[in-house]
This record gives sequence, structure tokens and C-alpha cells, in this order.
Amino acid sequence: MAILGIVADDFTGATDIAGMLVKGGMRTIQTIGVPVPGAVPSDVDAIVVALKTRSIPARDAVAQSLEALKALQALGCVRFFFKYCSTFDSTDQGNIGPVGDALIDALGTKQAIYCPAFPENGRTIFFGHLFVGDVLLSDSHMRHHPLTPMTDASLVRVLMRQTKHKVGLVPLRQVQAGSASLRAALNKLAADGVRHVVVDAVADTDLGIIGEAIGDDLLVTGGSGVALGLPAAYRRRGLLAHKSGADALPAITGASAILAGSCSAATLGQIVAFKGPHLALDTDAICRGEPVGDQALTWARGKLGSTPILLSASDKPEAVKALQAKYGIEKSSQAIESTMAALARGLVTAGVGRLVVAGGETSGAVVGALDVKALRIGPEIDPGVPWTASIGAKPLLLALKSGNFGAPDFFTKAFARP
Ligand SMILES: Nc1ncnc2c1ncn2[C@@H]1O[C@H](COP(=O)(O)OP(=O)(O)OP(=O)(O)O)[C@@H](O)[C@H]1O
Ligand SMILES: O=C(O)[C@@H](O)C(=O)CO
Repeated sequence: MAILGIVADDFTGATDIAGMLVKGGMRTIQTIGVPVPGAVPSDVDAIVVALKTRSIPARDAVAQSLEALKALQALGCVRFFFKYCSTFDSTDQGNIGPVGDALIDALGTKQAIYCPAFPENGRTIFFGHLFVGDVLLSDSHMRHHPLTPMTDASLVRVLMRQTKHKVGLVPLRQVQAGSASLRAALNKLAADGVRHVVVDAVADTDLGIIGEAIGDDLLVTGGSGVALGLPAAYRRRGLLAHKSGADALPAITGASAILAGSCSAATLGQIVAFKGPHLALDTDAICRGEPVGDQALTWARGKLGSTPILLSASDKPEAVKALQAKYGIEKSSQAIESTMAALARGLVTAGVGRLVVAGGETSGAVVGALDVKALRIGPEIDPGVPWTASIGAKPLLLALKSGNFGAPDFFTKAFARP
């Protein structure tokens, strides 16, 4: 029976935390949307519900998150986690604060920590300020994000604009003094009525300390990094017995393909580094409604074989801006996502059994088109990106890569693993 239920605000983010839990020895399932009865096998320790609530109106995000919470409670979970982006993607309207408040209320608890730190991927928090690599969040690429531009690196200030409740901070020195010191600091803040607490972390050892300090908390919120310390903390509390083999996936055969719809810097670099057959889709023709997908499938059928093939829509920021200016942001992204979805269906019909998808929105479109309802999480390819296997009649191996994650050789390395 699962002990930990996670509400994740996007698809690749859900896979990210699921992979972290598997690394800690927790058998983990990710469901696409709120799980329907029978979608979750009984041999799991954690269930991650992948929602797409990051950029929708706050009241809808709250409603969907509460629905997910109810389903997780019905499935027996006794600890809960709200997963958002390691770059704290949100606006003054939400959705991190409103969803956090709603989950705290629904669980009848008093406080939750907020910790998007993920040191292995360059996200660290110092005096409540989030760094991406060696620059403040507000100086990073995130300040230009089209939907959730992050122009303030102070997470305390960002959260204060999203909630009417008190927001506080536990600084690094109190974290590094150990889990008892951190717990005492959290308890003191709770006694002072501080409901939302940003917690500093700059290294994995800090995340281990945090995990132990919050092992009894009903609700934790953060990026996937803070999940690093949870399996050990739950094990110490006797909640979790299972230790090894959590990343076992069924053997799945079939050809290998990559669909890249992300235009993030890491993905652009991975495309350049990929040396196999590659088709760059004509995105202007896609937006004009031409049958680019059909032509691409004809190309793909001729190339599928022993080496992976790559189909990409990705382009540099100036080209993306130009396309968006010509056709509109929504129309261009919808047209490209529909093409990616059709390509995924066509590739699977043509014999693809192992598929890497780059980009959160793109992954959402692909899993929707493939009618995937749940994924079992397997071994990590690169930090934040595990292989997964779809659960159902004809399982597929899928890797859903966050746009900015993965080393330059990701597209080759991925297929060397399973
Ligand atoms: N050449 C292009 N021009 C304009 N838009 C594009 C182009 N290629 C892809 N897109 C669209 O850009 C969006 C990319 O979003 P997606 O979430 O897939 O990637 P990402 O933002 O890099 O990933 P993540 O959300 O994991 O950080 C999609 O809607 C996709 O269809
Ligand atoms: O936390 C992250 O950075 C990722 O899991 C993610 O959510 C990217 O969209």
C-alpha cells in the first residue's frame, strides 16, 4: 500500500520527483491526471499524480489539486507532497501559494515547508533567495519565461504575494545545525503562526537533514530535491520496509525514437550533440496546416531500425518568437503539439517501443495521444529524468524530459540504458 501521495503541477516535473523516490528505494507510479479506480497497482510505495496546473487560473489549480489529494487519501497515502518547479514557476496570482494553502486546510495541518532546491541541477536556496547555477533566479533565463516570468529571487517575497498567511524562513545555518535544530526552528515558527516556511538548502546533505526534520509532516512542498531525504526518513519511522529493486521495469522491445518539442537551451544542445538520423520539422508549414506530420512519418518509417531517430520542432529563441508573432503563441504551440501527438501515435504503430520526449507540454500532448494513464518509474538517465514504462496492454518505454534537464549526450545515453 502506498504511503506517500504527490500532487505534481506538471508532467515532466512529476516524473522528476518520481525518479528521485525510486532512487531512494520507493516503488513509484505516476498517474496521468487524477487516478481512476484500478489504475494503481498495489505493490507501490508512492503515487505521483501528474496534473497540468502550473499556469492555469489559481481556482482551477486548487480544485484539481484537492481532487488529486482526495484520490491519494482514498488510496491509503498517509504523507503528502506538493511538487512544483525547481525554479518556483508561478505568478503573483499563484499557483504555489493558493494550492499550498488549500492542501494545508484540507489536511488540517498548520504548516508546510517550501523548498525547490535541487543542487545536482544547480538550484540552491540561500537566505531564501533561489539561485539557478551561479545567478539569482531573477537574473536567470527564467526572467523571460513566457507564462511565469520570475523577476524576484526572494521566495519569501514571492510567496507573500500569493497567500494572506504568514511566510517565514529557516536559514542555512539552522538547517546545517542538524535536523533537531531545523525541527525546533519550524516548531517555533508554527507557534508564531507562520504557515509557509521557505527552507534554505545548497547541498544534498542539507536535503538529507530536511528530510529527517519533516519526516512526520503531513504535507511537504518543494521541487524533487527535497524528496531525496524522504525515503530514509520514512524508513527510520517504520513506514517503509522496501529497499532495493524499486527501479525494475518490464523488458520492452521495439525501435527507438526521440520527439523534441522543447526549445529550452539544454534541449537545443542535446539536438546539436545527437549524431543519428534527425529530421527538423518545418514548423512554419505545420502552422500553415500542411501535412508535415505525414511526411515526417514516411521519413521515420524509412529510418527506423537499430539506432534511435530524432524528430524535432525545437528552434532558437529568435525563431520561436518570430513564429509566435506570425501565428500567435497559442496557435503555433497547439499546432506543433498536435503534430507531435500524431507523430507519437504513428511512430508506435510503426514499431517504436522506446520513446524519449523532450518538453513538458510536448510530453503532455504525447502521453495524451498514446492514451497512457499511468507510468511505472524506472532507473535514472540523468538527474531528474528516469525511464518509465506505461502500464497497460502494450507497455512502452517512455522518458519524459524536462526542457532544461539532461546532459548534452542525453539522447544517445538514454538508449544505452534499458
Ligand atoms: N519552433 C518552434 N516555434 C514555436 N514554438 C515551438 C517550436 N517548437 C516547439 N514549440 C512549442 O513550444 C512549447 C515548448 O514547451 P515544452 O513544455 O514542450 O518545452 P519546455 O518549456 O522546454 O519544457 P519544460 O516545460 O519541461 O521546461 C510547446 O508548446 C511546443 O509545441
Ligand atoms: O523541478 C523542475 O525543475 C522540473 O521537475 C520541472 O518541474 C520542470 O518543468
